[in-house]
Amino acid sequence: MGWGFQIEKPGSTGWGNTFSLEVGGLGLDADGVNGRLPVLGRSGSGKSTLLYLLTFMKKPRSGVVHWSFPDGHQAAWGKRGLVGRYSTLNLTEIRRRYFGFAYQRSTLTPYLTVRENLRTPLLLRGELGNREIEEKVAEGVNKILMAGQSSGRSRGEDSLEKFMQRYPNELSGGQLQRVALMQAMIHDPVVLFADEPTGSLDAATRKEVMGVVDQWLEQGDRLLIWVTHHLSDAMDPRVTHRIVVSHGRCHLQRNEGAQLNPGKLLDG
Ligand SMILES: Nc1ncnc2c1ncn2[C@@H]1O[C@H](COP(=O)(O)OP(=O)(O)OP(=O)(O)O)[C@@H](O)[C@H]1O
Repeated sequence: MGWGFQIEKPGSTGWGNTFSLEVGGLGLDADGVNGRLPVLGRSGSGKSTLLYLLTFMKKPRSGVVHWSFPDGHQAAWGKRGLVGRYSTLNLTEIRRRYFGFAYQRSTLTPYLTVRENLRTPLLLRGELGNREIEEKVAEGVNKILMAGQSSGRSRGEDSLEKFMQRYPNELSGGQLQRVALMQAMIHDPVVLFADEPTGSLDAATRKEVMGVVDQWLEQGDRLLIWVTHHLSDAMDPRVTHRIVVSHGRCHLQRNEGAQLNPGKLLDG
């Protein structure tokens, strides 16, 4: 195996007595899935819960989640947290350099402006000077705001500078989603996790925003794991596999369009 994740058998996670998800045996070679892995399933099936587990935010009840990264570093996550004997990284390093998250409930900090929210992951990564950080933030905002412009929409009189001074509660749902996605990827993580990252966007803007993610993926040794309800994502010819969450279990399926039952997987 090159790099990717593997969950030991038996493996499970859940919320109290109300929800349990079997995850044992789930795993993948990131090179083998062409850098993109959609997660599909009905509303409430456990897709977000699976993402929390894979990002080391929620502990498994049993089993261990093993990640190996393209640079050879390893990390393992069990019921007591990080498993020291299998990990060459600590949690802070993993979160600052290897993982990026854009979750359904906005990951933006409400009392920081768009600029400050986007600066934070770059500051935490600690590799760039102030000027380079400013340039990256402006470039990032430009990329995501340009998405949507070519489809005839305008951001009105707002200049880039004014937009960067806004607070999250001064953004539309679609703008919020785009800034949150940029925040999750601005520090160039190895794995980008996104929970319905384009749910509030119209089809044209969605395509353009996903184009920004595609550019990030093109540099290689990157993996996008994203929850989606869009049939077009699941059927994308570049997608070789998908995770389907159903009836308390997770399955890694090959992307063979005929097997997909949209009514079962994509509603909600
Ligand atoms: N913090 C929590 N505390 C208790 N139960 C939770 C919590 N978060 C989620 N759940 C429960 O776990 C189950 C799975 O939820 P989850 O959010 O993972 O589903 P989902 O597939 O992402 O749903 P959706 O597509 O609607 O976002 C649901 O029954 C939900 O009510």
